[in-house]
Amino acid sequence: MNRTYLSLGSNIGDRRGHLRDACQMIQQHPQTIACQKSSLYETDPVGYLDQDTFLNMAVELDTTLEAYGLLAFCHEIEATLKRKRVIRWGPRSIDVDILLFNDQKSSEKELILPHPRMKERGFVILPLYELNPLLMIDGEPIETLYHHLKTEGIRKLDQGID
Ligand SMILES: Nc1ncnc2c1ncn2[C@@H]1O[C@H](COP(=O)(O)OP(=O)(O)OP(=O)(O)O)[C@@H](O)[C@H]1O
Ligand SMILES: Nc1nc2c(c(=O)[nH]1)N=C(CO)CN2
Repeated sequence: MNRTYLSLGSNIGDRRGHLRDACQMIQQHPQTIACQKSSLYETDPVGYLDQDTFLNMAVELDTTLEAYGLLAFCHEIEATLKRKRVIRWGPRSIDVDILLFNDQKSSEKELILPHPRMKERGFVILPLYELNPLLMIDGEPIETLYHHLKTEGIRKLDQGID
């Protein structure tokens, strides 16, 4: 069994609905053993700024899928929810990234683990810290990252996706 953490984001159309649909696909996957969801966070765009604000969340997933099977499933979710790749870091109906997969490290272009940009992204670290404040990322406690993050432009919402 594998423990993995995913980051989900949406900034087009019914953002909450897209996240809800993605979570439903994850929960209903036959190889999902357990799944915990973070709160929703409304976040200013990072990287490419001329786009709407995102809703972001993280998911802790126990699965019997292996890493590349999980990556293919993330792509399947994106395809089902009609994500179009137009601008790098640009608007998307849904983005599903693998943050951590057990303690696995990978530098293959198709799957870099831990996710290469996760440590500096508040929209990733805040929901992840909420799920597991004891996580280690590349030998570094998430607690340290969390306390050094700039958190302006990130707002935790009272209402989750359910
Ligand atoms: N940890 C990972 N999780 C998801 N995709 C990854 C990962 N590492 C590498 N990739 C590869 O990155 C490619 C581009 O992913 P994607 O289009 O979602 O990037 P992005 O979300 O726009 O940007 P970012 O990677 O900065 O979040 C995917 O086709 C995938 O194979
Ligand atoms: N706030 C926010 N900004 C982003 C996001 C995201 O999910 N949330 N995803 C990106 C590419 O993965 C680029 N920028």
